[in-house]
Amino acid sequence: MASPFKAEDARIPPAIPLPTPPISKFKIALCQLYVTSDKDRNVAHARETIEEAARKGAQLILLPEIWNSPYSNDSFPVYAEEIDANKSPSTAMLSEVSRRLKITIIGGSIPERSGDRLYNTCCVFGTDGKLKTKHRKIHLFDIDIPGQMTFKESKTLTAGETPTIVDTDVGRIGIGICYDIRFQELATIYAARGAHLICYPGAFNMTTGPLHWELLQRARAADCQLYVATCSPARDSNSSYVAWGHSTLVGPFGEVIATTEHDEAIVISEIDYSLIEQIRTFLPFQRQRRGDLYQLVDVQRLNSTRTS
Ligand SMILES: NC(=O)CCC(=O)C(=O)O
Repeated sequence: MASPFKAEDARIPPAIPLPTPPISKFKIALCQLYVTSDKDRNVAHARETIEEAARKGAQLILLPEIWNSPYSNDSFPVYAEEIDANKSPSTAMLSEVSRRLKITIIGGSIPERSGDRLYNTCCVFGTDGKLKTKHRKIHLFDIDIPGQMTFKESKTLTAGETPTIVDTDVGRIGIGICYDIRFQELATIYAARGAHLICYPGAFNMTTGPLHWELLQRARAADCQLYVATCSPARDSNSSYVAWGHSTLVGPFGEVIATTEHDEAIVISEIDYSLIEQIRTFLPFQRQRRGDLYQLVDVQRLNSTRTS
């Protein structure tokens, strides 16, 4: 039987050549924050940590998943903030500090209230302090490993509907939140749209973390030949959800560049985007896909092409 795909479709979604980033080498900081039940303290502490990271030379800051609130379905509605209505003390702080220090912030995530819905949302601020975009976690963390780990984000949260990729002063960045990292199609689409880096604020747990956290980051980076950065809350063994920690930066060859254990830490490391082109030249599998046999369709791009 003839293949339904034509050979000329071999790179669907069509790969966008890697855009030239405004800056090729810079420092990223992964702020692995200890999170408490005191929101004001969490916001003040995040501000101080960002300031410290910037003093150490970081131009891009990544915060953890749910850094202003405990990670629990009981807490999400209580700590949620309305981002669009400018009623969010957490994002007001991120905006102020990114503008004052002229840094880019991938603001981890916070519970977002929008009408009668709650989302797990990452806000991205540019060096001018403006909200560049926000990513609502697309894949909610619903898991049941009896006797070990049961969590159902969908009890309180609504899933986001769109992949998020954003041009910043430190390159083109795709965003996913924690469980989003398990879906390689999302990362593949970001790579096809020219991402240099994918940032995943995340809070893996003591059951899946040891086996899967680093494995998934390295897999996404090696598959897509780009940088992957993750940032977790620090571990609090007394909380109802115990985070794995281990915020990590992985390079485009799938190598761990910098990481930490589970305590509070600022991981600062250099990113050099020229390595992406180098790795892709040495190992050009992006151009060797057999799109005549299989393909991934980027529905969003397909629709925008059809309507434009
Ligand atoms: N907060 C999350 O999405 C946790 C994801 C996780 O732990 C996993 O194993 O996946």
